[in-house]
Amino acid sequence: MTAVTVRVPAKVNLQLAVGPAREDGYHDLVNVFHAVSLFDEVTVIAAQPCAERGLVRLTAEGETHGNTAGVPLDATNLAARAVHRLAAETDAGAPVDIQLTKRIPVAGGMAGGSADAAGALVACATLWGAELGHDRLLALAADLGSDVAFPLVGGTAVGTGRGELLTPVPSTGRYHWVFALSGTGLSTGAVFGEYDRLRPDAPEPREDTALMSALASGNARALGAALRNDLEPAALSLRPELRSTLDAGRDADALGVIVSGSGPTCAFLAEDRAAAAHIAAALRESGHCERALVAHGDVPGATVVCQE
Ligand SMILES: C[C@](O)(CO)[C@H](O)COP(=O)(O)OP(=O)(O)OC[C@H]1O[C@@H](n2ccc(N)nc2=O)[C@H](O)[C@@H]1O
Ligand SMILES: Nc1ncnc2c1ncn2[C@@H]1O[C@H](COP(=O)(O)OP(=O)(O)OP(=O)(O)O)[C@@H](O)[C@H]1O
Repeated sequence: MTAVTVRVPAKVNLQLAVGPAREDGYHDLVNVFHAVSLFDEVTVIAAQPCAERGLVRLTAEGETHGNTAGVPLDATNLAARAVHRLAAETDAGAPVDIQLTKRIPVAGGMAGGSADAAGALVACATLWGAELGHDRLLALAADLGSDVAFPLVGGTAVGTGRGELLTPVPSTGRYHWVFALSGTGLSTGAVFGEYDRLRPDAPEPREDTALMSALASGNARALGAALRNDLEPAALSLRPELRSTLDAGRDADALGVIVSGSGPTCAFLAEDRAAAAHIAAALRESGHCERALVAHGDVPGATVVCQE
C-alpha cells in the first residue's frame, strides 16, 4: 500500500453546557456532538526516507476559494501532530506526505483541524498497518484535543469531561442544516475566556432531557427548540454582528438557530431539504454571512475512501 485517503466530517454541537473553569484551565462540558456532511479529506502517501526531510510534509488545498487561509503547513498542523503522536505510540512510523482538502471552515467552530487529526490517525494507522485497538486510538485522539475523538466515531454522541469522553446517542432522524460561514475565525481559547468573564458563577453542566427525547423521537421541530450553546453569549460578545446572521435565519423560519461551538459559524436547523435551500438563499441575500452551505446529519465518522 502506498496511499490512503480518509474522509472526515465536521461537527455541530446540539447542546454545549459549560461548567466553571477547572484548575488545568479546561472546562467540564456536556457536549452533544452531531456529525454533518461537510467533509475534509486527508490523504497520506508513503514517501522515500531521506536525510533532508522529517516524518511529515504537508500541503493543503481548499475546494472553495480561501478555505486554506490560516491553515499552518508546519509541524503545528493538528494532522502533522497526530502523525507524530501515532508514530511515537506504535513504532511503526515511516515518512509520509499529507494532502489536506479543506471544506470545513477554518477556525469556524466546526472542529476542522480536529477532523484532520482524526483523519490522519486513521489514514496512517491503515498505511502503516499499525495494530492499534479502537480504545487506544480514541485515547490518542483525546490527548491531541478535546474535539479530536468525536470525528473518529461520528454520528451523534455526548462528550463529557473536557468533551473527549464519548457516549454514542442513538439518533433516529435525518436533519437538514444550513451553516453560515464568516470571513474570519474565532479562537476557541478566547471564546472560553470570554465565557469565564461573562459567567464567573457557571453551574456544573447537565444533560438536557428535552434534547435527548427530541433525538430519540427524531422530531426536528422539538430538536430545533432544544438546541443550546452556553458559549453563544461569549461568541456574540466577541462578534456582535453574528446577531444579525442569527436573526436572518430566524426570519427565514429556521426550526432552530445557534452558534456552532465556539463560533463564528452559525447553524440553522431546517424542516426539510427544500426549507434548508430557502434558508441558505435568504442568508446569502441578507449579506450577513460570507457563505451559506447546506448539509445533513448525522453522518459516519472517519472513513477510508481510497487505498492504493
Ligand atoms: C468548543 C468545542 O469545539 C466544542 O466542541 C470544544 O470544546 C473545543 O475543542 P478543541 O478545539 O479540540 O479544544 P482544545 O484544543 O482541547 O483546547 C483549546 C482551548 O479551548 C479551551 N477549552 C477547550 C475545551 C474545554 N473543555 N475547555 C476549554 O476551556 C482551553 O482554553 C483550551 O486551551
Ligand atoms: N488541519 C488544520 N486545519 C485548520 N486549522 C488548523 C489545522 N491544524 C491546526 N490548525 C490551527 O488551529 C486553529 C483552529 O482551527 P480549526 O479549523 O480546527 O478551528 P475550529 O473549527 O474553531 O475548532 P473547534 O471547533 O475544534 O474549536 C486554526 O486557526 C489554525 O491555526
